[in-house]
Amino acid sequence: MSAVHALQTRGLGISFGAFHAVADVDLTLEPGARQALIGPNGAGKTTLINLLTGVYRPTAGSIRMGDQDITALSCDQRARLGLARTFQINTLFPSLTPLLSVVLAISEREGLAATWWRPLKRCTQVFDEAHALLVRLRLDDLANVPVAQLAYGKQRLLEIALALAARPRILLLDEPAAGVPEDESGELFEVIADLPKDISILFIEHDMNLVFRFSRRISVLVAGRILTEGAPAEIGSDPRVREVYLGNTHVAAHAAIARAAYA
Ligand SMILES: Nc1ncnc2c1ncn2[C@@H]1O[C@H](COP(=O)(O)OP(=O)(O)OP(=O)(O)O)[C@@H](O)[C@H]1O
Repeated sequence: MSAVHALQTRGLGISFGAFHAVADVDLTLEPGARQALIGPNGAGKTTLINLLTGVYRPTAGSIRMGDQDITALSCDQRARLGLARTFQINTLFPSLTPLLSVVLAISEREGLAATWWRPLKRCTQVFDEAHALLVRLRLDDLANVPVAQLAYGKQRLLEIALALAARPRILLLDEPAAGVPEDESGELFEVIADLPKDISILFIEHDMNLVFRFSRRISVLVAGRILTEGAPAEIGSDPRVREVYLGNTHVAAHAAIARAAYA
């Protein structure tokens, strides 16, 4: 029997008029993956995430989650199956605290959000779960600080906490470190890499230092198509990747680091 992948696309594509934004993509995410999706600006990375989450309907190909074909499912249906995402831009409520933000997200998952009356025990469970999530995301010290007062890196972590409140099996992160100062982005990715191994993660990231430090596999998208996929050391030393992406020295330097890390 063949192994069940967490997520798999076959021949996936979308065209806007005559423009093929994503074409013929075979992408596989294994259970527990820490996989980066890289590529030059406009390569189609966000469009691919939008196809995976159901924001866009493909004009070609299919998507499977585990052994289920999800190509025709809506965003909500995919979310209920355990597919969660974060966005490039901040989507938080600035006046809420992290604790209340996560409590609301958990309540939403449990269908409690519209209920004005709840047993005290159920409330306590929701607060306990929210607190545990904040601990995992290293936000527990800031649980009661309004979101607007948090450093931007912490806000991005909170967005991941909100995605995790849905208890996803697959987490798609669209540039989680976008706009985060360099001294905070390392911690952000440490937390991401340490998330439970039963969550498969695909992340878009432009910072090659973060990509080569924190991914176990890299998919390179160029002009809407997968150019190549592989372990960081393979990708860093692939001349085609060097040619189309970033320039020789930059990628080669990270390849050397990756080779050292995985030797
Ligand atoms: N709804 C749409 N209609 C028309 N063109 C679109 C649409 N969505 C995306 N595109 C085009 O598809 C191409 C890929 O865009 P996308 O945002 O997916 O690239 P990206 O790799 O995520 O880029 P970046 O790294 O800059 O975020 C771009 O040329 C974009 O203009």
